[in-house]
This record gives sequence, C-alpha cells and structure tokens, in this order.
Amino acid sequence: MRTVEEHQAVVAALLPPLPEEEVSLAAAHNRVLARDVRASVALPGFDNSAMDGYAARWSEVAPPPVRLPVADDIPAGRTDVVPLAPGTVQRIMTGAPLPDGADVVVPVELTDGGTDVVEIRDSPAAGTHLRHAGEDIAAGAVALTAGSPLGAAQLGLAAAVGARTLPVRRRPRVLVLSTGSELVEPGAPLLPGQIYESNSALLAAAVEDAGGTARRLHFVPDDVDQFLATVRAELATADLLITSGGVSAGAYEVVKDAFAALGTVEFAKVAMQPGGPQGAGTVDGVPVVTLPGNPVSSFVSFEVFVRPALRRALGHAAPGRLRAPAVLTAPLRSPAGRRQFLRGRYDGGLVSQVGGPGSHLVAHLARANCLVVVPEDVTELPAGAQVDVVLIEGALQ
Ligand SMILES: Nc1nc2c(c(=O)[nH]1)N[C@H]1C(S)=C(S)[C@@H](COP(=O)(O)OP(=O)(O)OC[C@H]3O[C@@H](n4cnc5c(N)ncnc54)[C@H](O)[C@@H]3O)O[C@H]1N2
Ligand code: MOO
Repeated sequence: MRTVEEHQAVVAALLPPLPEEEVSLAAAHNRVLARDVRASVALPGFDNSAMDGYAARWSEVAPPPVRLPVADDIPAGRTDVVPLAPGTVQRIMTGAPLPDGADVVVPVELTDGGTDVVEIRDSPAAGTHLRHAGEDIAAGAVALTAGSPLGAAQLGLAAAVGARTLPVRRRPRVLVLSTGSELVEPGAPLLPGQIYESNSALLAAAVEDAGGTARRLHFVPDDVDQFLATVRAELATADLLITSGGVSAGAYEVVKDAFAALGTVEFAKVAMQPGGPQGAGTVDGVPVVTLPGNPVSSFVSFEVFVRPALRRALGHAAPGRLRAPAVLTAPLRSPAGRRQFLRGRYDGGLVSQVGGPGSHLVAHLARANCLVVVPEDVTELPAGAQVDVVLIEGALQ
C-alpha cells in the first residue's frame, strides 16, 4: 500500500510548472503571480497631506490662536505647488502635494475655514497629518513576490505602482469525466437503481477553486470502448484529465480496465480513508488522475492529491490549505493503518465531526468546513483531544 505522501509525489510529478502569460489586471484576479513585480514609483510618490486643512510651519501656528494669510490653494492633483512663504499658510486638500517649507497640516476643523485669512484655533502636534514619500514602499522595491495569489489588495497595489499587466501562469485546462452505468443527468427521471451524476459538478468546481479551468465531459457508462473513445476525442487540448469511478475491485471497473491495459497509468491502494483506490499516469502523453467514485472519496482525493499539484504547477508559494490545531468536541474512532480525513465543522478552535466515515455521505460533506486528519497510527481519540484540521476555504462562512 502507498502512503499519502508517496501518491502525492506521483501526482505532483505529472504536472510541471505551467507556462507564463502576461494579462491585464482584471484578468489577473485570483491568478498567481509568476515573477516578482517591482514598484515603478514610490508610494506615496511625494510628501502630501493626510487631511483637508492648511499646510503650515509648526513654529508659526503654535501656540494658538493665530491668524495667518492664506497664500495659495492646493487641491489634489495640482502639479505646480510653490514653496510656503514665511508667515503664510496654504489651504491644502487630502492627497495634495505638500509645499516646500511646510512641516505640519492643520485640519480644517481646528480653524475658522478662512480662504483669505485663517484663524487657527488649536494647533496639531508637530509634524502631524503628513504622509511621507516612500513610507509605504520605495521606488524599485519588490511590490509583489512571485507565487502570490492576486486578490483585491494585490491588484490594488499593482495598479498603484503603475503596472498595467501582470505575469501569471496559464490556468491548467482540466477535463472531468465521470463513469458509471447507474448515472443520470440531474433533473431527468430516475429508474430504480439509478442515481444523479454529481461528481463532475463537484470536481469541476474544485478545479476552478484550485485555479484551473474545468470542462465536464458527458459521463459514460461502464464500457471500455466508449470510455476510451470519449477520452481520446478530447485529450489533446488538456493539461490534465480527472476521471471518477471505476477503479476499485468490482467486475465492471471501466477506468482501471481501460487504462491498465495501456500500461501508462498505475493503480494503487493508498493508506487513507476515504480515497483508498487511486490511479495516476499519462494517456497519449497527457497526465491523468483517476479518482474513486464515491462522492466524498472523489472530493477528499482531489483535495489531497490534485489540488496541491495544480496549485504547485500554477506557482503558488503556498500550495496547501491552511491547517489549524482544534479540540474535538466528541470522541472518535479511526481504522488502524490509514490516515482518515473525516468531515468536520470547525469553529473557534473546536471541531465536531459531521456525519460518519461513510464515503457516500455527500449531504454531510456539504455541511462540513474542514477535514479532520487522524494519523495512521491513531485508532481512538477522546473528547478534548487535539487534532489537526484542514480548513476548506469558501466553506468557512
Ligand atoms: N471489494 C471491494 N469493493 C470496494 C473496494 C475494495 O477495496 N474492495 N473499495 C471501496 C472504496 S474504498 C471505494 S472509494 C469505492 C471506489 O469505487 P470506484 O471508484 O470503482 O467507484 P464506483 O464503484 O464506480 O462508485 C462507487 C460509488 O460511488 C457512486 N458514484 C460513482 N460515480 C458517481 C458520480 N459521478 N456521481 C455520483 N455518484 C457516483 C456509485 O454509484 C457508487 O455508489 O469502491 C469500494 N468498493
Ligand atoms: O476509500 Mo473509499 O474512498 O473508502 O470510500
């Protein structure tokens, strides 16, 4: 039997780093930066005011009250600011360049708001309400490091330092193909013994969450020829094919039967639950990962093997999920020799199991926000024991 880490390494080796492309900031949202980006300007770019008020010399406005002529008006965006003449102030707005000679801004609330002559009724502390050039980032410094996920704040910073486009890695194109003669399109009538096909919806969403683009192929019955024909018709355009079902020990294991015969996909049992039966390799030179059909097994296998490999190929600095220590609210049991990934609900440092260990419990999976990891050598844990949980972002609301 393979360890979890051994199979993780097999899957990761199938997916080399994806090629770089340069995209607009809007298109870079939720992508991963491929190279460091340096600031073409400092932030702030120049000394400026943090308040609407009056640029002044502190020695001339203390102690209050003081009346001084307003020599000029500096709205934000003014590019021809003149130095502050001694014995005067300049009316200044938030973000406007500070005139040479000023060393304090008096907020308008501390004055009578005069436009020709202003009465300063209270003076601020020396040097306050100023924003200094370069205090956030210096020109030429690295603003964003390779491997950073590009969310709202990172895209805001990229624009603030003058970037119009960003280098990212191309999204992996992932085909998703479910197998099983019992499967029916959701919404269509069901005959006894049939079920709605749900793994392709689950896996396609998981691929998109991981940063890939997913294409669901129409599921196929347990027929090797039909399965191989569907795969071969589509494979050339893909970076990865994920299949679900048909990999265990039964009489109609379509994925195993079809791919084992090619000799380029290896099937193995991994010491985990759910997600025991796994396969990985290439078909016609394209990486293929075969996941077990039970919906919870498909989800957990994707989480443990495919998601980190896709994110590593995308260049993520942190390809794994966030993990946290948590305290069990109730005792649990786990089979010896297998790492368990139980579904749980994590809240404020406590975690409760959601449903039992059965790999068919998709409704319970949908209520979980974490996976509770029970090591291979642990068979029982009491309430109050500390466990490691994998936080499933997006399910955390
Ligand atoms: N004798 C043995 N039987 C089984 C073993 C074993 O070692 N020996 N392993 C069990 C484990 S663990 C798992 S996991 C499953 C994996 O089986 P397959 O990957 O071959 O999957 P199927 O048999 O096709 O389906 C299993 C289960 O999941 C349902 N399913 C499949 N595809 C979908 C889909 N697209 N949408 C919704 N539900 C799906 C299917 O109807 C079955 O109920 O094998 C155990 N058996
Ligand atoms: O490994 Mo299966 O995935 O237990 O249900």
